[in-house]
Amino acid sequence: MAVYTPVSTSQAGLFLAGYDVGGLASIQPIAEGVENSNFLLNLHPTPIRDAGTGKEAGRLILTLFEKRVRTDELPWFVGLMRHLAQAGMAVPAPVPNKAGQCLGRLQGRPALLTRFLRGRSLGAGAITPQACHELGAAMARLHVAGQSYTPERANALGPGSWQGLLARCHEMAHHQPTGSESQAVAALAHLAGQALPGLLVQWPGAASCPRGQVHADLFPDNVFFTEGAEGSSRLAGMIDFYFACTDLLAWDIAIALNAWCFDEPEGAVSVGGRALFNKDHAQALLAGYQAVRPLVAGEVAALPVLCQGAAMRFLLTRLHDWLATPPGALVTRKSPWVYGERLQAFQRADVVAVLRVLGKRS
Ligand SMILES: Nc1ncnc2c1ncn2[C@@H]1O[C@H](COP(=O)(O)OP(=O)(O)O)[C@@H](O)[C@H]1O
Ligand SMILES: N[C@@H](CCOP(=O)(O)O)C(=O)O
Repeated sequence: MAVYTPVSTSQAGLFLAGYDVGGLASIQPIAEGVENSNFLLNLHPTPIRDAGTGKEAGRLILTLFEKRVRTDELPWFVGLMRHLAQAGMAVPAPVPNKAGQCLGRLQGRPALLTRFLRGRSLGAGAITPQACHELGAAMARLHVAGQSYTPERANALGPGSWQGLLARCHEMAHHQPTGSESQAVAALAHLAGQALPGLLVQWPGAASCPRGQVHADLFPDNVFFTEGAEGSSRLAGMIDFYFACTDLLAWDIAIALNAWCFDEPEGAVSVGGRALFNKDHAQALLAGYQAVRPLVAGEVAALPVLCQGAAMRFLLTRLHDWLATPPGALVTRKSPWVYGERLQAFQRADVVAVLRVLGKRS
């Protein structure tokens, strides 16, 4: 699911009349995603041209922003996507209305039209080293292009937020009925609580790791691929910039090493397993990245701590959402335990050693 606010064909048609994009042929709600309401708009008869390919772009994405994204921060996100699109990156380019404004209102919500990106995200089991290499290179290009976008947005889910998130998890866990799930929740919260102080002490600063604009949620579901020659996957686009912020560039790498470089199925709910770090994926991801932007020594040294921190971030937000979302809700809850295991994996000496070696290789 993610359509929290319905939009009828006539409402969308009226909204589109304010844009120079042609008329509305049809509107389809998009089931994927969790944060906002998204719709695919099919246009006729004079579709706008795609900036990258020059081909007719007969489809647009309409996003209505729900509670999680702060309205006063929307111009920052829109500005970043515009900036990256103008730099030639395959990201959802915001479409301005006839008055030159990108942000409008529909159904009482802030609304944005963006260009449709072709391709599909890679499902579990379909991630290859070659896809990781492409991801690394595209991420580095994003970081380089982002350097000339100067407004800043703080990372609301960085280390400064973790203590508070964990406290809220403890508070909610306190009201859970006792049972095997509450034991698993307590074990995970304990693991996070043990790792947190050390992580905060070791956290690197901008003196050793360059800062800039980061996507901060480059998970496989936010990266589109098309099929290239001989069945290979070519990266076709990156979406969902609503966690983007200004932070250490290597934060994005650490998130991707968590999200793309383990062999467990992402949805698994497991406690006490041993996460299987995929060295080939990590090597390809880092090589792809460094082909565009080589890491500095401070980043290589900080990679294990940053990877533990990224695991902590997703452990905590998922645990928070797990406890806050009733089991019967329409949104599928994501497993926080997977990230407990990944946090432990990035604490292991063998994985730390591999990261140090891979980080140095350009
Ligand atoms: N620019 C785009 N081009 C093509 N599909 C898109 C685009 N933006 C969003 N989508 C579709 O909408 C879905 C949800 O988008 P996403 O930004 O991840 O939503 P949310 O912010 O709610 O998590 C994606 O999985 C994709 O199918
Ligand atoms: N990637 C995050 C959740 C954010 O969901 P998205 O649909 O907005 O990408 C996670 O996996 O926990």
